[in-house]
Amino acid sequence: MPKAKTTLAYFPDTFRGMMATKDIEAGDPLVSVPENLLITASKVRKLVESRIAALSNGFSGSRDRRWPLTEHQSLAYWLYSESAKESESRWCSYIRSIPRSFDTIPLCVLAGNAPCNDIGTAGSESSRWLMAHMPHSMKLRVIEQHERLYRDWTATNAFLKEAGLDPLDRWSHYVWAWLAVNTRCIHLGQHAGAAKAESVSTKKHAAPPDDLVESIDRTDSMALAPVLDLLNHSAAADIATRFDPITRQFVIQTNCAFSKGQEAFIRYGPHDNRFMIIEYGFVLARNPYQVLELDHAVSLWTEAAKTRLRTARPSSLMMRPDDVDVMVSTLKQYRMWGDFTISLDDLEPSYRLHAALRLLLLAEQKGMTSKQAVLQWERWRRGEPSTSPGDADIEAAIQSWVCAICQNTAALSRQMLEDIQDCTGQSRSHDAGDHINGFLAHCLSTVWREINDISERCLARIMPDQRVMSCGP
Ligand SMILES: C[S@@+](CC[C@H](N)C(=O)[O-])C[C@H]1O[C@@H](n2cnc3c(N)ncnc32)[C@H](O)[C@@H]1O
Repeated sequence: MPKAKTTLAYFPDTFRGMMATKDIEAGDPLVSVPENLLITASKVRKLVESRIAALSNGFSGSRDRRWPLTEHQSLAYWLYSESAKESESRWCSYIRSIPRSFDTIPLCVLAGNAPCNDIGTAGSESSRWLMAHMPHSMKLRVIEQHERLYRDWTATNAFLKEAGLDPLDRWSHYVWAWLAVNTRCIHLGQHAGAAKAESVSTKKHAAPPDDLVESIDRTDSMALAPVLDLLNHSAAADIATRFDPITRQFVIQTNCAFSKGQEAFIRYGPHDNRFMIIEYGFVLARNPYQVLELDHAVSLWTEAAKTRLRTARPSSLMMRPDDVDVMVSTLKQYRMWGDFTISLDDLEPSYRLHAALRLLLLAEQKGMTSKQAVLQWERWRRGEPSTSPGDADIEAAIQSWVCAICQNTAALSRQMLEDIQDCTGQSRSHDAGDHINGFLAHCLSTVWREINDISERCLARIMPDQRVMSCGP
């Protein structure tokens, strides 16, 4: 077996991670984990089924029953129950290597101390502060994540009750186990299970295990992996994973080199910093994936447009409030609704945003009904030459809309940065700031700085010669 070329170390920016103890070349294995140390859902299933069988003197019908837990649920349950008997567990040193707290992850703050299916009612001071200081898209993601967490808790408890096993009773501990799986599990791909399919089937009728069985199976796509889960993320890392059928190890191979003494990284995925905070509780100082997310701004604009048309529609305007809904439905029908962005790379509205604004602004701009606007928009989408004059007007209206939105987001991000600074800085005038992890506040500031930066740069692109005072729709 090749000798490990990495060891555990502490770094100023990334905290605990893995350091290269020798020069590592591109193509070298970085870390490998023997199959028997991978914790997978199929192993958990066999372990739990054996417990159920033991409880009912071996006459359980459980082997014929479909396993009702997802992989995430299975692994979280395993970690929850195994960590309860920490010092007696064969996995004690692994469990001790997992961080005690995940309080830089928003869900950890928002989950509260007791199970609750509505994040809005889990209203501690710090969770309210956090919700008020996250960008809208992050709020939606964390709400969705909380729903999954609560569903997993409920589904696992329903299963345990039916199986006659002890229920989950410590919410905070379950949140810890769930987040540990979320931040640390690896994706096996197809290779591992496929390589093992034969030996799994030969074990089918073996005696029930009293600990995790050695082999993984083809249904496993994720695993907890001791040691391997100590590798931190860098957007510049490049890796390949494989299951070595000879050594029966899961291997991570690096496609870039690391010098002796350097931190060795893997890449968790092409994620922006909003995603990184929600899923992993950290940000990259220079994340190459940066976009302004404008779904919420477009939705707010359509609602405002309907109100405007309802309350003060000029008699010359053919468009009615319902026409806004027709145009939104058209965009949905063409699968062109949502994912509206401006990226740092070109500071231009994405094609989806441009197309949506072209339709939404057309009717009002040109005094059309939604039907006329949709027909003209469909011609534009097909690339047909415009039959109506004034195409430049609509492009100017789009620029103007983008300009106004960038002014709003620049102002909002400045306000958020000030608030966060107030709450976490020396003056500590705000109650909630005392309870928010300082690192989480730093991560939120990074995200708001990125939003401010794209907005300001976009404004400078649209109006290079002047500080923009106001632009409009
Ligand atoms: C799979 S673990 C990696 C090992 C982890 N640092 C530890 O000490 O256990 C993933 C967690 O590591 C941290 N992490 C990973 N990459 C990081 C980075 N580039 N900067 C800061 N923290 C990072 C985050 O807390 C993340 O949730």
